This record gives sequence, structure tokens and C-alpha cells, in this order.
Amino acid sequence: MPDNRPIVLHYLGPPGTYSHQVSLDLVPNLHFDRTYSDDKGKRKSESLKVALKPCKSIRETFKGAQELAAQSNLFSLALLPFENNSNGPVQDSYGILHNAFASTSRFWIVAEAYLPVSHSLLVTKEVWAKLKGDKEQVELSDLQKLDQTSSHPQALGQCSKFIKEHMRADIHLHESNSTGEAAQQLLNLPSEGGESSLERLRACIASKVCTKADVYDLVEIFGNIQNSNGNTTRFLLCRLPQGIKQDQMFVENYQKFTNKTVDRCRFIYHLTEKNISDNSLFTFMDSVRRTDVHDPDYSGKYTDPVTLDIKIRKVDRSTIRSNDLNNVEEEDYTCSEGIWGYTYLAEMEISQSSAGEIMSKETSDGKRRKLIAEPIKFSKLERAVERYLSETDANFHLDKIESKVQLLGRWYV
Ligand SMILES: O=C(O)C(=O)C[C@]1(C(=O)O)C=C[C@@H](O)C=C1
Repeated sequence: MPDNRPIVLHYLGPPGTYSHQVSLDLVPNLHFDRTYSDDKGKRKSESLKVALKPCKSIRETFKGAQELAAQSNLFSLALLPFENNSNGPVQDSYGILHNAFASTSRFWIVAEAYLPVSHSLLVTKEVWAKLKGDKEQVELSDLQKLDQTSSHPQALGQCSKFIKEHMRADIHLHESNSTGEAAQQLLNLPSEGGESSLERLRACIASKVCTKADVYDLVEIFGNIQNSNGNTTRFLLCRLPQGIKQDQMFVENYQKFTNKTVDRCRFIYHLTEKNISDNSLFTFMDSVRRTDVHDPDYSGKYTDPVTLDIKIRKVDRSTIRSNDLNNVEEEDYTCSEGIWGYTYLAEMEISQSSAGEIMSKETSDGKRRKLIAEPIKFSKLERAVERYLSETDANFHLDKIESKVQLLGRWYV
């Protein structure tokens, strides 16, 4: 009997998070069929079902998916919140990608999703009654009574203006693993020390979904409290690969999912400033500059047709600097320390045929790099990156990159 191989989608839980909403949106659109030969050798096909698995933190989301892929034949997916258009990268997800690099783990990005995010300030019914007193509703001035507001650091950042304008300067901002966890924790009072929610007035920032009776039944005191109207978070759906055959199957099925021909791929590249020898310096940036034939430094160097087709989409760099990237153990970083001072993530787009060539099993890592970009000297890399950044209005300063470019994942557009 063939096993039924369900697809397991790991997401940042508990239910009520934005990640959960994205997972629910994705599931009806993920159709995976599998063909196999039955006992009598007859070809059959079956649909694979998607199971949702809530995880406690972003890190556990990825780790859970990794472990499942390693231990079983199941299709293992992890949904990572990746970046927000007002508050920037989701540090934990970037950290995970960085660590996946540092080790030998590989994964594919098989889909992306953009979720418009509108945050609400939520409290329990008891706290709501206490805040409003005899009035019909809670007013903005009542927020001065709040002692604590908790949420995922991204949500706190996305609502920083509201917090600054309407909450006490000494309010305790508690960082939780997710917005859903923050909402759930309001219900788990009294907390340690026996404090009741009424002695220490607590609120959380989370999705309005958490007001539903079958979620956490919280009360929304203010809605739409994020800094910017078009607040949007981008999620990446990653699959932890088990073998090339399954990869191909996934591509086919993803084609079905998007209902359009897959003709372009996107890659994320990772550059780091450390541990690099001159020989290994190369950049995807430079390959994108192939059209710069008028530049004497570059002319005549471009001989590989594959690189013609590459388009840079963006380059990200965190502003946080860690003391020593080498000392950062996998379990060792936190969002606030950050490891991204030394690293850059860049995204580029490439045609499917070129990508196929680059990614083909036979292509060794070294050749792959060559196909993508030529080795260049450090100074040229720096200039190429600077030029790119100046053209794209990026407002961070690029000190120095010694680059190690590695392929992180790919997905289809
Ligand atoms: O905490 C959640 O609800 C999440 O799904 C995480 C997350 C994030 O990490 O960016 C997702 C969307 C919002 O930007 C806020 C939080």
C-alpha cells in the first residue's frame, strides 16, 4: 500500500495569529496529487491532504518542518513571516535563513503570500469594563491606565506611533512569540504572583480575529492602530526537500496552484562580510550589471548567456551589528542582538530555463556560482553594490562587503 503522505504545513501559532490566517488562505489553494503504482502495478493517482501544525515560535516552525522532513517521507512545509513594508525584516526568520545557510540545510521557497495587516488593541471583558468605568466605551485617555501591552515584536514595531501617542511612557511592552500567544496569555491570568488582570491592567496587540467567541473572545478597544495604512507582511512558504523527484512533483503542483505558467524563478542570496578570501568574491550584482558593457571594468567579461536574464529585486540589510558573527551559535541569537550587521539578503529573478540550468542536479555548486556571476575583485563588488543601492533609493550605508554568496531558496513567480 502506498502511504498517504499528507502535507504538513507548520505555522506560527496558536490559532488567531496572522500566520494562521495565511495558512488557512493557502490550504484550499494547495492541490497536490501523487501518482503511484498499486500492488498490481496499475497507475493510480491520489490527492494529498494538507494538515496544519501550530508551532510555538518562528524558530520552532522551521525546526519542526526540518525534523519532519528528516524523519519521514511527508511533505513538510514551514510558513515564515518574512518582512513587513513598514517595520522591515522579521528578525527571527532572517536568523533562521542565516543559520540554514551556515549549516548544510537547504530548502525551497515554494510560494509567497502578502497579507494586509490591520492590528487591534484587545483586552479581556473584565479589563474593558474597568477601563471604561461608567462610560459607554473606552476612550483614548483611558489607555493611560494600562500597565502592560504585549505582542510579537513586529506588531509592537508596526504600532509604535499609537503606543507612543496614547500609552504611558513607562508602559511595560512585553514581547511574545506571536500575536496569538499574546492574546491567549491575557486569558491565562492571574499570572505568577497571583496578580489578577484587574490589578495589573494588560492589553495585547493582535488581529481582530481574536475577538471571535470561538477564538479568544477578547474585546477590541481600538482597531486599525498600525502606523501605516497599507501595512502588509510578506510570508514565504518553505519546503524542506527530501529528493529531486519530489521537487519536480512540487513544481508541477505549484503550477497548478498558481494556475499560470511558471516562467520565472526568484532566488534569495545571502552575502556576508566575514571569512572570505579574494577568490571567492563574486556577486550576483555584477552579473546583473551585464548590460553595463560601456563600463571598461566589465566589458568583455560577460560570456555566459545565463547571466543575461537576471534581475535584482532588492537588497536588505539589517542595521543591527553583532560583535562577532563567528561566535553566533544556532541557538544563540535573539531578535534584539541580531546577526544581520554582517549580512545582506538579496533577491533576484531569473527565467525558468536559466534557473533550471543553474539548479540542475549535475551542476556543481562552483559551476552554479559561475553561471550566476563571475568572480570579481572586492572593490568592484563594493562599487556594483553601491551603484545598485544608489539607484534604488536604499537609505543605508554600505561599509564593506566581502561576499560569500549562497543560494537560499527559490520560488516561482
Ligand atoms: O504573530 C503573528 O501573528 C504572526 O503571524 C507573526 C507576524 C510577524 O512576525 O511579522 C506576522 C504578521 C504581522 O507582521 C505581525 C506578526
